[in-house]
Amino acid sequence: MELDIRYANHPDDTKYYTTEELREHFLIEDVFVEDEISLTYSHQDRIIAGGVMPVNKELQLEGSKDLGVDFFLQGRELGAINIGGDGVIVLDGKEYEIKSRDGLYVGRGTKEVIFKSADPKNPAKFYVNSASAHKEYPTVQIEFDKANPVKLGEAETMNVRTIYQYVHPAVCESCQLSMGMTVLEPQSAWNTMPSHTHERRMEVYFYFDMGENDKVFHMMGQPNETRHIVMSNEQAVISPSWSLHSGVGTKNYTFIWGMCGENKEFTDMDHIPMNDLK
Ligand SMILES: O=C(O)C(=O)C[C@H](O)C(=O)CO
Ligand SMILES: [Zn+2]
Repeated sequence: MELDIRYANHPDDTKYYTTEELREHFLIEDVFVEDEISLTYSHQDRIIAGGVMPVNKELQLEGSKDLGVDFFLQGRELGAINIGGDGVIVLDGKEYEIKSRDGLYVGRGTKEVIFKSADPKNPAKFYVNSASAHKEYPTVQIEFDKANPVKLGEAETMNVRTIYQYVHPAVCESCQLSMGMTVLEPQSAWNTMPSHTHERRMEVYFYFDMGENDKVFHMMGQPNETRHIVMSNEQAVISPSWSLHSGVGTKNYTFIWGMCGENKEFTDMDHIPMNDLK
């Protein structure tokens, strides 16, 4: 199992990146590859983000030289949300049925993690985030209706959306991972505007539920040096702790966010006054 390694970036360097360099460092282009585990390892807080798409075979997470361990979750925890057809995750022999939009938190120490689809014609697509973990917390199945919904935004500002918190203190324990899914209503295009940073945590956004010609302009950079990355359906983007992360779509969309770092306080954000954006 090969990991796509991304090193960490300093904001003073990043402001000189070309479009191509920004994409090379921060964009995760191919999240879902049929019958593959496709993972990116970022040195920003050592998060791993990516997709697992079992179609005609089962897929198993493995340890590797990059992780320096015998099995993947020896020193890590993992969150998974299924955005495809119904699937199953088998943890040390125990099966968890993960239907579309359901999630699973998997605690450190779980040796065998196997992903399966219920129907190869409508394969499961497990989007996963993993962070290093100091302690074993219990595995928790998080069906969509168990996620904590938070409604935000106004029609006038084109940002009516519901944030479903999956891996969040209101739902389950975790060491440092937070994870959830934000669903924008039709005619809403903006997420997180006014924008924010949180130097205490890095974040990865994974955009989906988009048509072939829909795009999200994902904003990043320091508030006075903003840049954008044009995102297509089922692509993810790494946001360093110093970077704002916000997007506007040509149509409404859904995204999964995952964070790790110093704390798990979802509301611990430094909001950026609109007039400070450059
Ligand atoms: O729509 C939003 O606003 C979000 O989903 C915000 C992200 O969850 C986030 O950036 C949390 O820090
Ligand atoms: Zn954030």
